[in-house]
Amino acid sequence: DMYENIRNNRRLCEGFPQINCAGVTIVRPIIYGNIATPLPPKKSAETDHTHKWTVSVKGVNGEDISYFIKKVVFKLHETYQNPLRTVESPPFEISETGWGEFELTMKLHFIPESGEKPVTLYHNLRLHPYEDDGSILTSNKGKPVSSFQYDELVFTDPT
Ligand SMILES: O=C(Nc1ccc(C(=O)N2CC(c3nccs3)C2)s1)[C@@H]1CCCN1
Repeated sequence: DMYENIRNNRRLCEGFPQINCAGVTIVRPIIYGNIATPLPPKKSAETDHTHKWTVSVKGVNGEDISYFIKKVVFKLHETYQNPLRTVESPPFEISETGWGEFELTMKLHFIPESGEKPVTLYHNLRLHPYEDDGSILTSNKGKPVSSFQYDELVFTDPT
C-alpha cells in the first residue's frame, strides 16, 4: 500500500546515500460536507425538527480512504445527545435530524504508520437552498440540498 511504498522509498534512499532523499509528497483528495432533506410535516410536528441531514467525509469518485484514515470524530452542536460521534470504519458519515444550521467539525485520525497529526475540517451545515444573493429560497418542494467542499490532504515523507 501507500505506506509500504514510502517505507521502501526511504529504505532505497538510505541504502544509496548519493540519491537525494528529498521528501516524497503524497496528495490525497477528499470531499466533505452534508446533504439535507426536509422532513414530512407530520414528523417535524412531533419534534420541531424540520430536516434530516447526513454529514460525511469521502474520497473522490467513491475511492476508499480507510487505508489512510483510521477514524473520524464528528463534533456536533452541544445541544445534540453525545455531540462527539466517532466513526471507525467507512462510510465516515453521521445522520441526524434538526431545525437549524450550525458549524460542525470532523477530525480525521490517520493510520499510525503515517505518523501524521489529526486534521480538523470545519463545515457549516446547510439545510436550505440559497438564492444567488444568499437569501434563503423558501419553498424547495422537499428536494434535498447538498453542500460539499473539495480539499487535498498533503503528506510529506520526512527524509
Ligand atoms: O440553528 C442554529 N443552531 C442549532 C443548534 C442545534 C440545532 C438543531 O437543529 N438541533 C439541536 C437538536 C436537538 N433538539 C432536541 C434535542 S437535540 C436539533 S440548530 C443556529 C442558530 C440560528 C442559526 N443557526
